[in-house]
Amino acid sequence: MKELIVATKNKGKVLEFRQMFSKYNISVKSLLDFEEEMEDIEETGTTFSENATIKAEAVSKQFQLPVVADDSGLVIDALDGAPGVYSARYAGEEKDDEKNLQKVMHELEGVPMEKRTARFVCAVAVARPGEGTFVKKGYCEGFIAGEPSGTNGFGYDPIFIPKGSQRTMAEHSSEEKNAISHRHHAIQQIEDWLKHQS
Ligand SMILES: O=P(O)(O)OP(=O)(O)OP(=O)(O)OC[C@H]1O[C@@H](n2cnc3c(O)ncnc32)[C@H](O)[C@@H]1O
Ligand SMILES: [Mg+2]
Repeated sequence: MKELIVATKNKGKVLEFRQMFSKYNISVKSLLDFEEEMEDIEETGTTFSENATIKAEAVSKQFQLPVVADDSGLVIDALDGAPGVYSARYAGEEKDDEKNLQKVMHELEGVPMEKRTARFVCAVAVARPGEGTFVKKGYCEGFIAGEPSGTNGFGYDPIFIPKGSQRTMAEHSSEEKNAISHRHHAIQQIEDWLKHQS
């Protein structure tokens, strides 16, 4: 079993990377395993790809190892793309999932279903010492629900209904989410590299 570092402090992401990398025989170490040694990495980019690159390269440089990072978020058409790259801090610096999704509910009050189109976006960056960085993006199209529902997943999952479904992402099992998510679609595109790691 090969071990890979995923440069994230988000427990929900760590779990999904563990679930999705297991089929490549790759075990995941995250920044939660190195909490004391890790400074917070400032996400100063203006795109998901830039922020994923910043996180992957910072940690790869520190450990001199290949590192995967994920920058992701929710893009809502009726809000001109917000919360977008600011998804984690939409309702404030404390990065509170519940406050973030309540703010979306508030902003979309009175907006009819057909205008509540949205997508989850995930950029996955792979930084390799001496060999440069590459980034791949994945998407999951859907709608913002009228009210939150479900307890699975994390973040905005209770208010996101994937296209073609009647349930929110938080009402999908982890297996179901991992078959359709933005993160799944991004990871699929780095599959060749993952296969060479294990
Ligand atoms: O930067 P790291 O340490 O990876 O952790 P983070 O939580 O700050 O992650 P991001 O900067 O990429 O911000 C992502 C935001 O989008 C939300 N998000 C990302 N993927 C999601 C998913 O699969 N389901 C629900 N919400 C998601 C997540 O809750 C955050 O608010
Ligand atoms: Mg972040």
